[in-house]
Amino acid sequence: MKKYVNVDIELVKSKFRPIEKKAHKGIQGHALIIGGSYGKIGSVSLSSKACLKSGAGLVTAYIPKCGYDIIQVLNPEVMVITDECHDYITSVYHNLSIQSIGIGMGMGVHKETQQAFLQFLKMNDLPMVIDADGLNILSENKSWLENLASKAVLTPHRKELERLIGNWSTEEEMIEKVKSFSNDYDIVIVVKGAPTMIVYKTMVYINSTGNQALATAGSGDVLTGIITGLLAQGYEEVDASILGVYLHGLTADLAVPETGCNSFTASDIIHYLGKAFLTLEK
Ligand SMILES: NC(=O)C1=CN([C@@H]2O[C@H](COP(=O)(O)OP(=O)(O)OC[C@H]3O[C@@H](n4cnc5c(N)ncnc54)[C@H](O)[C@@H]3O)[C@@H](O)[C@H]2O)[C@@H](O)CC1
Ligand SMILES: Nc1ncnc2c1ncn2[C@@H]1O[C@H](COP(=O)(O)OP(=O)(O)O)[C@@H](O)[C@H]1O
Ligand SMILES: [Mg+2]
Repeated sequence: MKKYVNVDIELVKSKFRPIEKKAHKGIQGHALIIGGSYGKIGSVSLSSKACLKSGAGLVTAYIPKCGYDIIQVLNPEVMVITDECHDYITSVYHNLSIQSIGIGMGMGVHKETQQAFLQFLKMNDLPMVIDADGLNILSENKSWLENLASKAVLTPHRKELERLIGNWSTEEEMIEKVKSFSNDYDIVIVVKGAPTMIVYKTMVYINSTGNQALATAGSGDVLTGIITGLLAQGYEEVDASILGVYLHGLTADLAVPETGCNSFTASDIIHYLGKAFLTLEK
């Protein structure tokens, strides 16, 4: 058996399902994006927009009150529920019928947010992506990992990964540690970087798209939105991660001849998503 699987166009095409002619927004899935805090509402704006632009039928953002006007104005297609608290999240109760959740972007690690996150983990076993401060809270409270839903997708960059699993001396050692981590908790790990890899138990998928233009604020927040949007449409967790990481990277490959690396922003990832999806339909 090959050691690592290369995530190329053929693999991604084999997993991609074009939207059906008779689809409606109810079939395309409802995703919930939870995150944000005072000064970091942009992360949720990027994530929820990317989620919609990946094909989710409906997207709701759960944010602290300070972000209400911001999200409504920036993303009129996104619905909004606000926490009791103005500046940060203190609970994540809702009565929506949803198919997937993305949580953690810009959320902060306030004590009350940490408790809300723990309650959230105990009450949810839907397909979900955990990013940024969701990962940082888990790193501070490792016993909470036991509460993760089966096949939850964790999307750490290298620093967040180190906080979760400790450091490593070689790339091989890191991959072995991530495989054990995935196996111990039955979770999917998207190790972000150049290249990004997707690890589930013994399987390691190495992405083939993307470039240094992606080294820009909010780039990971957009990736979480994309994967959450694919999960809402019923893609299985590993497939959603493979597809999401590939398309995210492809936006930068398609954009750079036009934008250059320096001027590429996370909003450009969202802008080029349509062109990236089109390459799968050829
Ligand atoms: N507009 C917004 O509202 C934004 C909000 N953001 C939020 O801000 C919070 C903090 O996120 P950060 O990621 O900056 O904070 P972290 O403290 O988790 O990570 C930053 C550190 O990690 C290092 N790092 C990042 N990627 C690395 C890699 N591939 N290899 C090695 N080291 C790496 C950086 O050099 C830096 O030292 C998160 O909640 C995030 O979602 C950011 O996404 C930026 C945009
Ligand atoms: N040099 C690079 N080459 C390819 N991809 C990169 C590079 N730098 C960053 N990325 C990608 O950009 C994203 C950065 O995510 P993250 O660090 O979480 O950003 P943020 O928290 O600001 O949203 C990841 O998907 C990562 O793989
Ligand atoms: Mg991030």
